[in-house]
Amino acid sequence: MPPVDNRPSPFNSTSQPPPDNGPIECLIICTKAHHTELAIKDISHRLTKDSTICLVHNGMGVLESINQNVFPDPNNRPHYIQTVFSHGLGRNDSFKISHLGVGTTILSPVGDPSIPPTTPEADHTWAPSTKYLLRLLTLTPPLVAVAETPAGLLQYQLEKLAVNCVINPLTALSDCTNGEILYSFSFTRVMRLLLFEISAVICALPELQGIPGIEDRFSPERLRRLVVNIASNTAKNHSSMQQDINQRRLTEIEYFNGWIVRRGEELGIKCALNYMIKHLVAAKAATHRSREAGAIPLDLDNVISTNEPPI
Ligand SMILES: NC(=O)C1=CN([C@@H]2O[C@H](COP(=O)(O)OP(=O)(O)OC[C@H]3O[C@@H](n4cnc5c(N)ncnc54)[C@H](OP(=O)(O)O)[C@@H]3O)[C@@H](O)[C@H]2O)C=CC1
Ligand SMILES: CC(C)(CO)C(=O)C(=O)O
Repeated sequence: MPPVDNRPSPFNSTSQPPPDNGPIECLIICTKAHHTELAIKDISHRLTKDSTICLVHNGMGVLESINQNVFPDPNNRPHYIQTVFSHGLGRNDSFKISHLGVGTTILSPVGDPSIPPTTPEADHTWAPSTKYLLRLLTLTPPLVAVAETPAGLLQYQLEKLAVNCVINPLTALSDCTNGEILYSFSFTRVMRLLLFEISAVICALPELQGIPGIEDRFSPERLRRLVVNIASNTAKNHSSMQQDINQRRLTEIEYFNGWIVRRGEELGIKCALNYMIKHLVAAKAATHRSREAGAIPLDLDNVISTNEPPI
């Protein structure tokens, strides 16, 4: 039986649950990257500088937009925990989720942005809600959760980003499974060229400077091996982007290749291939939209125009 956490909550506990408009102490947000800001904005009046938000999404750049657009005042911002989540989940129905593949949950509280992530943060600087949520998640066996330093988490996030920047758009554009991108010379060429740009941007990121071994960990060859391993281990799966395109949902491309392009621009590194891939995915989504809009039978030739006022 999993261990039961009998420790009292660090917060004022009452026998009544807090009202629906009361302050939220701990919040876990597991929406797509492009929905996260809006999901938080909707309940931002209930979040205080004592709250902790745990963000579970793929891609990069979400936290920065939440800070800029939802909590612009650094003195009144909630605390955050960021994650890299590698379990496989599938939705059967509303509120019915299947655990399809066991992975891990790597967690790290987000440090003060003025302190480089390479500086270890002392545990006592974490807010009570952050400590509580971190302890709760790491003591939940099915999550296989481990806590990392901000610098450690950032490196796992960037590895996952590199994987998502290759597998997701290639499978979405070619409408194939993750494994199918492994057995074609053409896919291999595209993969290598994308990874050259991705590696150059990651290795130049100011937030990674000073961490030993970055050039090796994020070399194009190491990233390629990472992509190939994950594509083989999930060979029969359809990537989330392939599913999003086919189900006519917004994709996370802006937070994958889009982020690489934007950070590359800041660093003076041109990422023409990632730019192209991002636009090919957007174009595929736009083609679906216009085809389906065109499929609505509107016979404009036979529309009779009258000067009569509308009834
Ligand atoms: N699924 C997986 O196996 C994995 C997913 N991830 C990442 O996790 C993130 C979430 O993925 P996934 O769970 O698959 O995504 P889904 O789209 O399946 O689920 C997202 C959920 O967010 C809800 N939502 C959307 N907008 C809002 C809002 N404004 N307020 C409240 N709730 C909202 C949706 O509600 P509704 O049902 O009403 O639409 C839905 O239940 C993504 O970044 C994904 O890449 C990472 C690793 C594995
Ligand atoms: C790792 C991968 C590519 C697995 O499908 C994924 O994270 C996704 O589909 O978004």
